[in-house]
Amino acid sequence: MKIVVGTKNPAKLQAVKNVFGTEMDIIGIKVPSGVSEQPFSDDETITGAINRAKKAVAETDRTLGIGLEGGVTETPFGLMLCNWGAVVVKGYEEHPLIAGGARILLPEVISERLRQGEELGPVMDEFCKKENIRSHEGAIGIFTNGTVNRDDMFTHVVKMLKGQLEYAIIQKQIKL
Ligand SMILES: O=P(O)(O)OP(=O)(O)OP(=O)(O)OC[C@H]1O[C@@H](n2cnc3c(O)ncnc32)[C@H](O)[C@@H]1O
Ligand SMILES: [Mg+2]
Repeated sequence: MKIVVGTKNPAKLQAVKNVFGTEMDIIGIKVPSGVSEQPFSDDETITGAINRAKKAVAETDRTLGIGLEGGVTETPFGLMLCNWGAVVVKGYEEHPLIAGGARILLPEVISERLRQGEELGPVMDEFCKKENIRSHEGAIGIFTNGTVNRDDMFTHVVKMLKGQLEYAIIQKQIKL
């Protein structure tokens, strides 16, 4: 089975390799998410993940397309990090499977800047005086003191995608 992931981000690609194994044929291609650079709700983040998965499958001859999308969502407690994943099987594009990642509240100094229209990636780099945090530990890694990094968080999401896919195959909802 050949897999295509709709990203070149190493943290996201590592998550897929962690779950499907390094011997699996996995490639990453850059695809548009079709949503804002900084998704601002669960709905928008889910849509980004599904769009990436569909696009990845449409642009290649691969059976499985995976989309992973990071965003934030407003809650009564403040702005939360949210992350979503989707898997699409060629021929079953209208039935994506989705799964969500762990969430934490962002510090208000960061949230305020996002509400003003800035993007989390560059804001994090400036805040931590580091480069390309989004491709490494991610905001979730910084604010959990390295306990759960971005690849760990997405690994859990991809595990749930794989499990749901297996269930759909067992139930004969999807034939590979
Ligand atoms: O190359 P792609 O796949 O687009 O990967 P990305 O790192 O840009 O990730 P997303 O587009 O999924 O994330 C949407 C925005 O949120 C930022 N972001 C999301 N999660 C983050 C994290 O954990 N740490 C830093 N920035 C993050 C990211 O830089 C984008 O501005
Ligand atoms: Mg992006």
